[in-house]
Amino acid sequence: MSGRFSPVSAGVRQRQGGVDEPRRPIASTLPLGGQHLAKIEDSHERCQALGLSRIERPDFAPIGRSDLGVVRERNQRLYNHAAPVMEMLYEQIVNTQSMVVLTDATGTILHSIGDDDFLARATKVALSPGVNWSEQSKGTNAVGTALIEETPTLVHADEHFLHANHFLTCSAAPILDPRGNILGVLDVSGDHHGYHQHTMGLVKMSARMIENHWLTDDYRNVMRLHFHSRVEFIGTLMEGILAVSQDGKFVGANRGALEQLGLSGAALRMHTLASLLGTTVAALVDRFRSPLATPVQVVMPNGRQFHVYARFNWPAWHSLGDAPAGAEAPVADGAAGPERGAALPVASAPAAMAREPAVRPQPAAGADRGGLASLTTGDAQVGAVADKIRRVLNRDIPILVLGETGTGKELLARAIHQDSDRAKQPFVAVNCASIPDTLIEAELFGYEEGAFTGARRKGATGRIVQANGGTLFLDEIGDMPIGLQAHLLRVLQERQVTPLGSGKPVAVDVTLVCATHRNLREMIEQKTFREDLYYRLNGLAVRLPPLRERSDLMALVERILDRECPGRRLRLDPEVVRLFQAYQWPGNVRQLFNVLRTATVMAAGEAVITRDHLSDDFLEDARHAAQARVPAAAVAEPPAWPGAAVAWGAAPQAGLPAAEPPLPAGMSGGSGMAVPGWPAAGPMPAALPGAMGGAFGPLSSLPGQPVGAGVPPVTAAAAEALPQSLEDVEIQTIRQVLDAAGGNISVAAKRLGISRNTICRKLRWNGSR
Ligand SMILES: Nc1ncnc2c1ncn2[C@@H]1O[C@H](COP(=O)(O)OP(=O)(O)OP(=O)(O)O)[C@@H](O)[C@H]1O
Repeated sequence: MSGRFSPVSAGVRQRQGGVDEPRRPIASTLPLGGQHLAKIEDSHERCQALGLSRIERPDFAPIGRSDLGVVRERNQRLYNHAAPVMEMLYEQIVNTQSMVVLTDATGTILHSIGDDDFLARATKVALSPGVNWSEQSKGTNAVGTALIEETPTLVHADEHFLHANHFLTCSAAPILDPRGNILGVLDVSGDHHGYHQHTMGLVKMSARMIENHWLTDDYRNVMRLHFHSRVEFIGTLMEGILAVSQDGKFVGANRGALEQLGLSGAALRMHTLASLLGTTVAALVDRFRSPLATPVQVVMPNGRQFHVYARFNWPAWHSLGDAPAGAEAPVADGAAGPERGAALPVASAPAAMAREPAVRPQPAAGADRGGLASLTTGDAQVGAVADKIRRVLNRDIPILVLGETGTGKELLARAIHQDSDRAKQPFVAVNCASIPDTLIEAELFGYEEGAFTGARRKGATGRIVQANGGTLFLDEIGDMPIGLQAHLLRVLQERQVTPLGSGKPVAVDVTLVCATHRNLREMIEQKTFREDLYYRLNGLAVRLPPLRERSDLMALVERILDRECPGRRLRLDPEVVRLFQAYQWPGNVRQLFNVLRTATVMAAGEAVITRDHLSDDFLEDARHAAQARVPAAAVAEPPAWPGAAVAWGAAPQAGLPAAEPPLPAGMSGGSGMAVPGWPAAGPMPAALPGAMGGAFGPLSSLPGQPVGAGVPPVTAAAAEALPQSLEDVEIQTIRQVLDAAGGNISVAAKRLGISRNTICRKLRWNGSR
């Protein structure tokens, strides 16, 4: 036990029964169990092994604003789900000298809200956006240790490895996606004198809430089973949610599901609906196609009973049902239990559930099945990408997808899998950028029991083996640490994986799809990406165009609205159409998706989305973009839209507000940094679009039916009226070069012959432009 934490934190260790009166560590005054102490001990050992100093002030400097912008953009979806929950959580702890913190999967703080006086103290130890709180960087702390242990973690007072952090008490819970990947960490940190045992419970519930939102969002096109052993718990935070594919396999689950079923994610994947719950997709479709259906009781082979309510997209799934419309079919087709035969309803479904599934217009053939057809909405470049891919499908040719962030690279990878012969096998996505360098090797290749301290001690199957027989999607492959690239190459060439700490290779058969927003050729020149790996990954390289280059903006809008609000037939106000067409969409389809999602919520009960339904943040960004746009020559004369609703020149510039109130420059958390698309201090909207503004891209034409019928784009006269100062031109140039460099500031700086700092300064990332 020497050098271990228990029973007192190292650094405050004292002599028992000696001359000195033992100084009781603050943390030991709390009734924390043995498991807790073991976790802290393990963490302290890791910190000692890393050679961290308890007393020296660590590096509290945040990453640069532009890098923070990139990190935040990458985690925009996490933020969108987490922000409202953070607000709610904060309401529970307000005036308790605490703050709520959200980090990404590497422990970098994305966002924080808290009591002003505590924020000032927290800023001293840099609990503010852009600062990394991984264990390697800040020693034992709730965020960093939760990331390693992958479990909710409390670190109280002198349990923190660094003396500088002893004034804190922190409760953190990792946020997992439905496949068990860590998305980030939610944390409440406060003065240790204000410790309250309920805080951890609140944090855990809040993390669960974020996970459930995420799961529902991820699996809106598959069947979701909401279940609990007590029917009144369906629709609450305690419910289990299982995502089921059309062939009855489990493709995702929330924590509540795994806990109730007593299964790990891997064990769940071995089951089917029939083997676990004794029912079939067809029976559930028949049962729950009626909006008035009530939960049904099912029995597991081990005798446990659950109440289940199924939600699915009716038009896409109706063909899977067995019974003719209107017929009431039995839910189970083979299991013993009360559901067999009839008399199944137990209680009424929660009201929100009873409203679903809504009937909506039948989508175009194949469009809603998620395959390549679902991605082609009229743009020639996207169409060409899909055609190329179809030619190499099932030919064991690795596909490299290039494109800016948010252009739909992962969606394309999923579509490739869906259209391939491997569609019924696993699709495993690994985001190389979101896993800490130190963990990526274990994550990819797996490890044997006892291979190293930390993480799951029992060993774990690597993601490559999990993808066996199916498709492995390596997202952000350009972020793969160079040291690991040779290992990956070897695995791909030899088609076998040897888990860490094991001598036994495992044969694997995977189809590989990789994606990156980086310029891999430049990385090869800079010796940060291996050329041999590049050629191994690049059987076919395709580039997804940024949204500003696409000609199908309105068709995409229509597709998204249709998906988000089935049957609602929402239209865009002409002013909004103009604004959308004039905007450059730096966050691409992801940003469009987020803007529309916010707007549909804001426009609840209305048929037309107007400017008032768009967030101030987006309008502000659009206004900046309009001010920085390209010269009038680039603005085309309008095409003749059928049934034009707005006369040329009748609307304000590009449909933009004359003067939106500027965003406050300071970030919450007192960091003084602001990244457009992320909030400054103050209440948050439910969802925010991302990223910075920019010059207009080419104006799009409108194939097919427009959502907002007949609206012309910006007039040349309106464009000429805008100021074009030297500074504007300079900033446009920087933005264009930065775009061309895939957002990589170092590469852009090299091309422009200026420093990275100059780029950041000129772009004034703090939202003043
Ligand atoms: N064709 C599309 N139709 C509807 N929504 C889309 C489309 N393409 C992308 N999206 C939306 O944009 C979001 C981002 O897509 P995706 O994650 O595939 O992009 P990405 O290029 O992989 O992003 P990153 O580079 O940040 O990983 C998706 O969640 C989806 O909501």
